Amino acid sequence: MDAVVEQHGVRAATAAEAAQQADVHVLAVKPADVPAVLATLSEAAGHEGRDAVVVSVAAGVTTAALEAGLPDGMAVVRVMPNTPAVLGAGMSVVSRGSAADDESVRLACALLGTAGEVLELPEKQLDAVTATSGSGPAYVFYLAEAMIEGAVLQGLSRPVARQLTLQTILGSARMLVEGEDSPTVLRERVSSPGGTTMAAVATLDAHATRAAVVDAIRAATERSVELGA
Ligand SMILES: NC(=O)C1=CN([C@@H]2O[C@H](COP(=O)(O)OP(=O)(O)OC[C@H]3O[C@@H](n4cnc5c(N)ncnc54)[C@H](OP(=O)(O)O)[C@@H]3O)[C@@H](O)[C@H]2O)C=CC1
Ligand SMILES: O=C(O)[C@@H]1CCC=N1
Repeated sequence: MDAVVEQHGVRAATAAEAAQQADVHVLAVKPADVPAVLATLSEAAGHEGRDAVVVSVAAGVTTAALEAGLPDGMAVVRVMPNTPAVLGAGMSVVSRGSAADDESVRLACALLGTAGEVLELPEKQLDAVTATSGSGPAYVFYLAEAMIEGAVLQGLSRPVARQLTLQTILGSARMLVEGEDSPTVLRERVSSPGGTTMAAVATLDAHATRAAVVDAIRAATERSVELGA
């Protein structure tokens, strides 16, 4: 704990102390631990509620469930962030609870905006959001693992395979983000008729890779629904 305080210049406190003093409470515990933290927050806030905002990143825990564990009228903002936030390149989607006004949402967005992009969407879309941007970094890391493995199998050393793969993913992501062209146009531009890329993409299609990715996002969405039930 001392190391965290020293490294980040923050104050350490118990959950109960923080609950009494903070204007924004960020709930970042596992979904199963949420009820215990809500009980602590409620005790600190008193039964009339307080002028504080609860920002929850717990996957699948609905604003209705959060509100049910808090004093009436306490503003709740539910968030699905992702891990590139550690570099300021995160994607966060926020959904407001029934008592959250524009100012509470603005505060949550300002907080999350320090870690990347922020979008507000209706809560019914958060399961699909979780499956797309919440879990999404893992899909890209999975692709990176597979590309490195394939390159090593074709005779490249592991460090070279890693450098080529990572710079290729970085450069391709920048082309997608910084340019105007769709993923399809960019892919077609790499694909010379009868060339190497077409041979590779035909093999991906033969393994139903596109369908597998579509199905993976369906499975993650359904799992997010289950976690919230
Ligand atoms: N990993 C990801 O990419 C994403 C995760 N999320 C969500 O973020 C949340 C956290 O996930 P993750 O960081 O992986 O989980 P971790 O288990 O790594 O972290 C949870 C933290 O909560 C602390 N904690 C547990 N109970 C309490 C309590 N009663 N009071 C105060 N602190 C407590 C734990 O402390 P200690 O270790 O001391 O017990 C631990 O530091 C989850 O709800 C997850 O759904 C959302 C989007 C993306
Ligand atoms: O895997 C999970 O359940 C969490 C939610 C999104 C990313 N990680």
